[in-house]
Amino acid sequence: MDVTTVTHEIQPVFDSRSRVLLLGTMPSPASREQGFYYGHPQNRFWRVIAAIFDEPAPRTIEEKRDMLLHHHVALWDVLASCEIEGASDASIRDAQPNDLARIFDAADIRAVFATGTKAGELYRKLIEPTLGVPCTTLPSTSPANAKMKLADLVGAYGKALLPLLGETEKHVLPVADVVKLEKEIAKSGTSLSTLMERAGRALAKVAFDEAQATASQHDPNNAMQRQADAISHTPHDNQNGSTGRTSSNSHTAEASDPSDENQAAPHIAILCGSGNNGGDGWVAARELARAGCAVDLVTKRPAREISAEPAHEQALLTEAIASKPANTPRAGLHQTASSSQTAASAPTAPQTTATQHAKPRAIAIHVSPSGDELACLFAAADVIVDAILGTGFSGDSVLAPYDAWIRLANEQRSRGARIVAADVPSGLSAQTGKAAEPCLKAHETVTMIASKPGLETPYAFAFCGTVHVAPLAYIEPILESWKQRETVDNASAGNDSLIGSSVATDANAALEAAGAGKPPSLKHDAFRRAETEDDDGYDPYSDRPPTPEPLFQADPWN
Ligand SMILES: NC(=O)C1=CN([C@@H]2O[C@H](COP(=O)(O)OP(=O)(O)OC[C@H]3O[C@@H](n4cnc5c(N)ncnc54)[C@H](O)[C@@H]3O)[C@@H](O)[C@H]2O)[C@@H](O)CC1
Ligand SMILES: [K+]
Repeated sequence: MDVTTVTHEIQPVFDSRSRVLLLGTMPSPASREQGFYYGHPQNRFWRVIAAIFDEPAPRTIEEKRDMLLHHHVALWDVLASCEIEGASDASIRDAQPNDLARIFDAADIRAVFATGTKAGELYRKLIEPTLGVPCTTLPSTSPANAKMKLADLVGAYGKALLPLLGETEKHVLPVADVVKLEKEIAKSGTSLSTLMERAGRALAKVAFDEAQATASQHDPNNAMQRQADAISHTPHDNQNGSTGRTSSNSHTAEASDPSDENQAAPHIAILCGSGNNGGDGWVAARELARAGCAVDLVTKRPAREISAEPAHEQALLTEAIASKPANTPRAGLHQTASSSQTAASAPTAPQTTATQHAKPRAIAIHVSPSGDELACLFAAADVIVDAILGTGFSGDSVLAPYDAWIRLANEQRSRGARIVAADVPSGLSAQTGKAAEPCLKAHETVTMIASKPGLETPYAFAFCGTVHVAPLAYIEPILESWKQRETVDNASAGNDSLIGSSVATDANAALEAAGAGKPPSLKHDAFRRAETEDDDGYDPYSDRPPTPEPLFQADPWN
């Protein structure tokens, strides 16, 4: 192979919030062509990073960058230039290091990791003597290190990185601010439709994990274990192509073979409203079908009659790959055929009855099914996904037909079905936490962009179950700019009070709780006592010992 002189031309990923730095040697030809790190489809780097944060694998460069920044991981390479044969690290000659000072100057980097032996060696030789910061070598995610399994890589990276990164900042934002954020993200180039795709993928991942957990309770050797990789880690979206059951993706070496007849495919019923919450469900249907699930999608209206955008656009995409038309609820089949028989393969002919042994489609769409039909679908479902109503819901009661859908889903829950809600359980006000009649009771809620006040009330758990925040985009810089703008506005208006607190981050919530009367500084100073704070004479931060409290009150009669 020819020796080429390569100069590093991809910008490092970092900002002031970065806490660990990952370094490779030099982008491979595939990465250079793509213009971003670890671009070779067989390289497991992005799957490993997504798995340690329990998020769907990022697909675009923007998603990859956002995921790293959101979790405070900086990424670059040891070398600025070198001579190299193809992607062979062993052939590297005349290596010139990158100047890491620009990252260390900007961020409080707590540890440096090399993503392979050669990167570690080069770092120790070319960078450590001047920088003085040691580096730990992690196993390579490259296909050349095929002997290392994905699970072992995830274990090694998780053990190294997670203790240093800690929790990401949790934001609880009013619904109006989330809408404002969506618009700002869209203005900066990520369309609302793309955000919805990310929302649907995050929803699908949690639903799939739920189904997998349920199945493994029944059968620890279930083939679904292997299918998990398909939903978490498939790198390319195949919107216009076929569903996962018919397209085996060459990039998911460790994914299941969707044509394996012995696999017990999970059954997922997805309830979609006609607003954008429903749009998350339409996207999730594609993702779940691609991962080998048998999906029954329930909607009040066919895709063409949905007016909310981007839900309409996403529904049309899903409809284009779904089976047509679903005359008989698939669940009807499950009363006579075992789920493993029916769910393992993808059909081409329309299905009518169980006795014809027609194979099920990946996605069956049911428009306004009757109560009996819905009960039948639910009876076959391992997981029910609630994408009926989200932040756009209002009122004290849920109107038909959604009220009946919610009641039936809650009944099925009491028979053992698991329920995953998109953004907020249908019937719960995302803003106030008030539950309408009826209100869906989820085991898991995947809330988009940030948590909302209604999900944080003391009794919200009864409806939300475990809340997962799907970030969808890196929002920290936007929130920071809002805070700065508000500080400037307050200062110019001579307003001495706290920021209007549309952004309820932990830090300013703590300030609010302390009743601070000064304009907030962007950095919360834990040692500064608020002037208005009650003072009972003892300052816990002072060196003065407290006056001991009497063990008993003096007897007033004595
Ligand atoms: N706008 C976007 O780009 C994104 C939106 N997302 C999703 O979009 C949702 C918000 O979407 P929308 O603003 O369209 O609102 P929703 O889809 O939450 O609700 C609107 C729908 O609910 C119906 N509705 C309202 N009150 C009702 C009641 N009492 N009984 C029965 N039906 C009622 C309305 O008729 C309308 O069809 C979020 O919760 C989130 O799931 C996410 O996908 C992220 C991206
Ligand atoms: K919902």
